[in-house]
Amino acid sequence: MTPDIRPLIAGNWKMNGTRAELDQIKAMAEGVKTPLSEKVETLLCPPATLLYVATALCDDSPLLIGAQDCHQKVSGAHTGDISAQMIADCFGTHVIVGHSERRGDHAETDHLVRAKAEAAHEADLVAIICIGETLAERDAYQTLDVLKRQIFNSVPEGATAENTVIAYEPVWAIGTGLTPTNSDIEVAHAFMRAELVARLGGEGAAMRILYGGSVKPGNAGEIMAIENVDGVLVGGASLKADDFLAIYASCEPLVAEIA
Ligand SMILES: O=C(CO)COP(=O)(O)O
Repeated sequence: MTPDIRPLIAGNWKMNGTRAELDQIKAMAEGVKTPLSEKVETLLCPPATLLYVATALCDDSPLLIGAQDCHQKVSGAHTGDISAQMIADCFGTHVIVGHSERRGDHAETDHLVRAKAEAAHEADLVAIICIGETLAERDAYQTLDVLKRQIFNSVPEGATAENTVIAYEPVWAIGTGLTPTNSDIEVAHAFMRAELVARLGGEGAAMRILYGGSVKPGNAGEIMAIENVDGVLVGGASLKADDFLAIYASCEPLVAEIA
């Protein structure tokens, strides 16, 4: 973790969750009501179909609700898409942009991801910009080059520590049970920190950089203890309130230094 940066524990439900799973959101909303919530921010990104009801369930909870994608335009003839304004209208506070599954399934480019992040900022949402290398890129020792390119192309000039979060998700670690070594995570996060500082100055120094990819209750504490890892973006393990809350609780011993 980075001293003075409030960590973020974020869950991404992807294309999972119906009304039957609302009890999990209720349990998370209740479970994060502990003194730790003053030091650790929590966020859940359910599918768009549950967004409005989820924000209502979290009305009196520190658990924030966000979406998993937005269109780069405010409104118009874009069948099947939702805008950042629509997310804000449902009381969502964050939106994930550029997840590797969007980049893969919908051929999203770095430049489109940047336009989506700008749309999020226009709507006063926090953009969680996902970056990360594929297995082929890793095997070709291109990880840091990919991260440099994605930060340069996908992070808007107007990004601040308040309106933007970076999520490093190695594509090969998502849903596989595989994670980079702690030392690989440390090197990647230190590199991203330096790139963000070079690009955004003090805002880059204070920006949260999350790790995502096969984070579970069993490894979250160890990963978040690594320098420049300011929280986690969790897929599969965020579907169950017990697992999400266990990951949240694993911040407890780490946040002592945070103001
Ligand atoms: O893609 C992810 C979060 O956005 C990570 O997914 P898993 O935690 O299931 O590996």
